[in-house]
This record gives sequence, structure tokens and C-alpha cells, in this order.
Amino acid sequence: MKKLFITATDTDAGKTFMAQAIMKELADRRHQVVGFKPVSAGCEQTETGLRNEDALALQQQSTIELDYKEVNPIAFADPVAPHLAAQKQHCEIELSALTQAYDNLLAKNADYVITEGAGGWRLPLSHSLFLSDLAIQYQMGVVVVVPVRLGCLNHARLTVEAVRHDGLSIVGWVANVLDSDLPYLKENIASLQQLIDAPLLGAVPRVEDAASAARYLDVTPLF
Ligand SMILES: Nc1ncnc2c1ncn2[C@@H]1O[C@H](COP(=O)(O)OP(=O)(O)OP(=O)(O)O)[C@@H](O)[C@H]1O
Ligand SMILES: C[C@H](N)[C@H](N)CCCCCC(=O)O
Ligand SMILES: [Mg+2]
Repeated sequence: MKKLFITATDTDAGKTFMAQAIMKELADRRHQVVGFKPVSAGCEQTETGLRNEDALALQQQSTIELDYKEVNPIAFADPVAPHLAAQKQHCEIELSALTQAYDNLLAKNADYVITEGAGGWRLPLSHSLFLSDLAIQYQMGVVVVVPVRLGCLNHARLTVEAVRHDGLSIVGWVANVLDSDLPYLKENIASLQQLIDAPLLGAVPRVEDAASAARYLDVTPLF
């Protein structure tokens, strides 16, 4: 059983997109995969409760049937920092709620549990909890998604330093090349390779959907 945590240098960076693509690649190689979005902020109210796009995508990409709540135990309607959404509801996110949900997924005995973070690595969940604490608790392997743009070198390096400071390994990273006209694109990717010093799973251009993104990824470093 491999436990992976998909983080990024920021929000809106391509975590869900690449998580789906990685799950597809693994599933195509006959691995059983389940997706997990422990905390979501930005949901639609439906008859069956709050539903978040990321979690629905991960639920759909899972090779084992999962209830929505199993994929996304904590959901907030507002698309804001989750600890602020929690404060507004006078509640506090606790690590035990996340570990309980994670343990339930571990019990499914899939080959991979793919957790998508929210925002970046050090996302606060309360005054005393970060989402990174969940990844640390289970010693997850970390995949970093980097949207390649001006400013990403610093963000990528800071993320890598924080992950390693927490004692976790970066098992791979993805260059999300949303702007193929970025000046010095190749040089930026080469700099990122140096700064991150972990396997590059792929450089993904702007594509139609996550299934197309999968074609640019080599997931063998995740085996
Ligand atoms: N390579 C790509 N090609 C085309 N569209 C992309 C690509 N990467 C990301 N996107 C799009 O950019 C938007 C942001 O990506 P995504 O939702 O995966 O980010 P995220 O890091 O998961 O954000 P959040 O922090 O909200 O979870 C989405 O609309 C997604 O479909
Ligand atoms: C609403 C958004 N799409 C994400 N779900 C939450 C991002 C929180 C980022 C918090 C922060 O680091 O400032
Ligand atoms: Mg997402």
C-alpha cells in the first residue's frame, strides 16, 4: 500500500488535474487506487449534502467504489481558507477526524491512497493544526505540482525545503506548463529540476482534460 500526498506551490496549481492523471495512469497499470480530499472549501449544496468538485473527481477516478463522505469527510461551502470557514461555523478541524477517515480508506486495501491537499503544503486547518500534519502522521510520499510561471522557483524550493524539514520524501514532481510561451521555459524547468532534486514525473502542457495530461506523465517513480 502506497500513501501519496499531492501538494503544490499554491492553490489553483493543478493538484486535482494531476491527481486525476496520476490515478488514471496507475489504474491503467491495473493498480487499485482510492482518492482522498480530506478538507474541501468551495462546495455546492445538493440534496445529498455539500459536494466539492475536486472530491467528486477523485471519487470518480477511484477504482474502488467509495461514498462521497469517505472521499471528503470535511467540506465547507465557501471557497476560502478552510480554517476560516470552520471558524465561521464555530467549529475546529481536528486531526482525529482526518485520521479516522484515512484509516477507513487504508482498510480498503487499495495499492495506492492518493490524498489531495488544499492550497499549498503548510495549509492551516486550525490554530494548532496544518494539513501537512496528516501527511506526516502517515509518512506519505509527497508529489509536488509546480505551475511553471515567474515566481515558481522560490515557491517550489520553499515547498521542498518544508516537506523535507518535516521528514518526508518528495517522490516526484510535475511541471504544469500552463503557458508554453513563458520566456526561458526550458531553463526554468531545468532550474526547477536542480532546486527540487526529485524525479520529474512529467512536464504537462495545457491540455483538454486530465486523461490527456496522463499521457505526459511517467508514474514509474511512484511504484
Ligand atoms: N495542464 C493543464 N491543462 C489545462 N487545464 C489545467 C491544467 N492544469 C490545471 N488546469 C485547470 O486549472 C484549474 C486549476 O487546476 P486544479 O483545480 O487542478 O488546481 P488545484 O491545485 O487542485 O486547486 P485547489 O487548490 O483549489 O484544489 C482547473 O480548472 C484545471 O482544470
Ligand atoms: C478555495 C480554494 N480553491 C482552496 N480549496 C482553498 C485554498 C486555501 C488557501 C489558503 C492559503 O494558503 O491562503
Ligand atoms: Mg484541487
